[in-house]
Amino acid sequence: MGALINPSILSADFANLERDLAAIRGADYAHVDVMDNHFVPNLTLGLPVVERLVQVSPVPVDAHLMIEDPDRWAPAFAEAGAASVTFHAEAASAPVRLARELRRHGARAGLALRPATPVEPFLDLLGEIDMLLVMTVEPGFGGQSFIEGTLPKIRRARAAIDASGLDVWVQVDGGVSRSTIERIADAGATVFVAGSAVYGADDVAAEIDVLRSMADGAHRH
Ligand SMILES: O=C(CO)[C@@H](O)[C@H](O)COP(=O)(O)O
Ligand SMILES: [Co+2]
Repeated sequence: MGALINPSILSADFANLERDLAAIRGADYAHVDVMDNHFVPNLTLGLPVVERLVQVSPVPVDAHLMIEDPDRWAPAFAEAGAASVTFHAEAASAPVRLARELRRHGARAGLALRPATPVEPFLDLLGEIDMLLVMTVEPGFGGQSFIEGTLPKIRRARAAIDASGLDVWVQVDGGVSRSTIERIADAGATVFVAGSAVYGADDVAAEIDVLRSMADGAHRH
């Protein structure tokens, strides 16, 4: 599978989300950051807005739920038509039950880890998920700088997934840009969320292509 580029609309213009979604029609998914001001110290948008974004987005929606009690709230995002729904391991009470419910609603199930959360306790759950999201900044805000110390975790996650033979995608989110994407791809990620790097570019469509080809061109060691 080639690299997937999922621009984060957290860096879009919230008064012009339909226009800014149209600008990323060449991307793979639209990454939508849902924050509740409890799991993270920021508040963005919720289910009613995501329902409409799913309807107008030219690409499937990748919902990243930075919320408490995802067991209660996440399934509704799958029912709303988000193609991928990712919840945080630190917040979920019953991650397997939740992942199964998301899949039952037809969504890909994603499990996210904060930068300081190790991957090893979750490796036994790989068969229950479609994607592992390794956060490469502390969740809550766009425009932060990439945490280099997360690279070994990406590498360990990739090695474990390869060893398992399962087709679990490794997504990275936070500080992805031209200056970091090759190292992240080299560590084994294949799905790249980029907010400020894409929406801050003069030519949004061209930036998506540049990031994708840099990731595809990076050598895995
Ligand atoms: O989930 C988050 C932040 O918590 C992200 O999806 C950000 O939106 C990424 O922004 P950049 O680091 O790419 O600017
Ligand atoms: Co995100």
